[in-house]
Amino acid sequence: MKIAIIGTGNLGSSIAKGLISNKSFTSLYLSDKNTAAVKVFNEEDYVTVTSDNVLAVEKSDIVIFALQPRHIDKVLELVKPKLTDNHVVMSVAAGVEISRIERILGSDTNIIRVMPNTAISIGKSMTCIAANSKAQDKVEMAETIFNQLGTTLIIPEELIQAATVICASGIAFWMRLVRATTQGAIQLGFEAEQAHELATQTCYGAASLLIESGRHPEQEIDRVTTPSGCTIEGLNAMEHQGLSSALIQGIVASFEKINQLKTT
Ligand SMILES: NC(=O)C1=CN([C@@H]2O[C@H](COP(=O)(O)OP(=O)(O)OC[C@H]3O[C@@H](n4cnc5c(N)ncnc54)[C@H](O)[C@@H]3O)[C@@H](O)[C@H]2O)C=CC1
Ligand SMILES: O=C(O)[C@@H]1CCC=N1
Repeated sequence: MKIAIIGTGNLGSSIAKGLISNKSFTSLYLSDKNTAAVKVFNEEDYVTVTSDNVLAVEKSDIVIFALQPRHIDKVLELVKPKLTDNHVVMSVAAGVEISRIERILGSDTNIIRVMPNTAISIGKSMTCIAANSKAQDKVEMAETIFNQLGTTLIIPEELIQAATVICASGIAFWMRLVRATTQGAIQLGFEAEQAHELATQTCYGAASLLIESGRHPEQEIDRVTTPSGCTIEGLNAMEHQGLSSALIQGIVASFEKINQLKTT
């Protein structure tokens, strides 16, 4: 597969790292107006770092646009003359609907909206995928690429905004929970480094328990909460402060914001 990534900032470079560590391409063009962050990848086999977006498109079959929503339209306009029927255009731009891309490139272009998260750099992304009518037969290929970089779910486009909040912004939400746990551990007497390890490993264990057992979180909570014990005391104190409610409200606020971005 000949892949190009246009825009190699936080997300584009994370996708590049994931692809490079899996060697899941025949050639990879990384194009950005500022290549400093990805220059190091030039040393990898079959990887070219460039500032020439048009060249990257000409040399590739799959073009992943990892640009901010305010920049994507003009880059699509720029590369449009070089796009052929064989190209598959993938966009990770949050809030940018397929119809907006179709208005620029035409509905006879293969367009796939992909919503990964930054854990793609270590092959652990939760990636949601939705395609336009033209690209329905390319979905499997997108799934194959992103399954090497984590887990994928094919969803209708109407759910991509929600998936962005839960999976992409979700990385930040979980980080904040881990950080708060670390601060709690420091207050209880651990050194910062130890506190960080305790928090991250416990978080990893909790997620792994759910993934590997398939059990519901409340079943796992029941196994930890000794009657009259310290866990239920802590959980109830957190809920009195609105822990679940704060999380749900944050998710809804994030969703409202992304729906505003869609219209701008
Ligand atoms: N950061 C994240 O966790 C996630 C981001 N997204 C979406 O991915 C997109 C990119 O986000 P980030 O990587 O965080 O942004 P970023 O700002 O870090 O990266 C964008 C890159 O595009 C480059 N760029 C701008 N104009 C260009 C042009 N004309 N030609 C070539 N390169 C150009 C910039 O130099 C920059 O390196 C956004 O649309 C965002 O909504 C989606 C999921 C997760
Ligand atoms: O915060 C944002 O708007 C982008 C989309 C999801 C993650 N980063």
